[in-house]
Amino acid sequence: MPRTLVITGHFPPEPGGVQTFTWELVRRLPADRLLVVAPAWPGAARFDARLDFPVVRRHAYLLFRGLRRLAARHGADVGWITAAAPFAMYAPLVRAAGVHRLIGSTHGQELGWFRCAPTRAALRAVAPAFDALTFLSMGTRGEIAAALGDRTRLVQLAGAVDAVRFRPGLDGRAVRRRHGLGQGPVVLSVSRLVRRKGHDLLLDAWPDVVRRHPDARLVIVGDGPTRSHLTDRAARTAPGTVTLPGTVSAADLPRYYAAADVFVLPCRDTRGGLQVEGLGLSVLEASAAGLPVVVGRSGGSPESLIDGRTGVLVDASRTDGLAGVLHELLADPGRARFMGENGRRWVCEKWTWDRAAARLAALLRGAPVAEASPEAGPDRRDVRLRDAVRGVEPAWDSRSS
Ligand SMILES: Nc1nc2c(ncn2[C@@H]2O[C@H](COP(=O)(O)OP(=O)(O)O[C@H]3O[C@H](CO)[C@@H](O)[C@H](O)[C@@H]3O)[C@@H](O)[C@H]2O)c(=O)[nH]1
Repeated sequence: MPRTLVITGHFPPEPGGVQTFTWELVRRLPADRLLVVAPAWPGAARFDARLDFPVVRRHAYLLFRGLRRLAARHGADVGWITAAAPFAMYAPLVRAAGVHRLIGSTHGQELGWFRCAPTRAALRAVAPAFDALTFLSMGTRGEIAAALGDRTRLVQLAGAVDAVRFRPGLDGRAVRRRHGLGQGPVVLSVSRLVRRKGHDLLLDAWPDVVRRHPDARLVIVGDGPTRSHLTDRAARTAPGTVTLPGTVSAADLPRYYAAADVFVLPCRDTRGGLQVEGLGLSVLEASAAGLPVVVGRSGGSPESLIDGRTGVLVDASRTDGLAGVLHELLADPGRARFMGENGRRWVCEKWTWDRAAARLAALLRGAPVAEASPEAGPDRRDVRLRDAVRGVEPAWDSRSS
């Protein structure tokens, strides 16, 4: 097994999609050969102390400080840069430190980089330093391939979901009580609160849903720059029917899904297409929990569901359409249940972290890997989670428990 250096701008205990992606894959790599360089974050020391591999913490944009020395001391021969925008810029430095095989991953933000001339040129310039760049979804692949041509190899490395942690049948009553949600239907969204996730559109649509379902409640879990704006907007447009609890602990998160009847991620492209969804891990979590999902079209988001079977794909900027789809699912619990059951079955078969980790491990070894992830079907390969990290939760600081 090669000695592996992982450079990431996104690592627990900070919550977020690239953080989840990095964590679930890193914890499946052999620990005695692993060094992670990650940003400082409140509570990180306590989190790192429970891991069986070292994590070196730096200021987010100063991850490169001492990188060459660290890589040399670790004797790293392979490297993984977990988010190409902006950390692909470190690739030449990592190569110079003696890393002879380097993999980079892209998510959603790289599409914005490719759509803007200077950052596109920068990514094109460093692309040959990678043996392979991974993409999340076929929805993001086209633009990445068009921008990079044959400057590096492109291979799919999609996210996945922990279908044991997120599963049907958990008890959501404590969450309902905590937030005074009552007995009516609950619509849930979980995400970092940034504009492209579209919660402003959801709040525009919501009064129409409440008009038809007066006991319905909307819960928007997560934190971010738009939270206070959303809180004000909710108080104005649909007072008493919307809860924004902020960040919830990793331990508590599955119970929020359990408290809900429908999940929604109303994402859309923003900033003239510079901000795009890569896939949508929270959508997979909701399906794993057995919820029907309503998803806005943006980048790779259509691949996070089977439209009509596990949920409904919408143009979230058409708020009347969004309200109509939410209303239909709340009005027809049989259809909602059918979609939730299909979604659970689908993610259990297709979206496994073990399968994704096996692909990453093969890429790092230089073993042959097909460009696209295999289609659905139970995965027989078994990259086991090490016991030492099995019980470690990515984020525990909870303002809601
Ligand atoms: N515990 C906890 N987890 C949270 C919270 N808020 C968000 N999360 C977690 O953060 C993740 C959000 O991931 P995504 O829905 O995928 O969104 P993202 O942060 O924009 O992620 C980006 O990278 C992903 C991975 O490649 C992409 O799937 C996604 O589309 C996007 O490009 C999910 O695992 C979700 O459970 C919170 O308050 N508490």
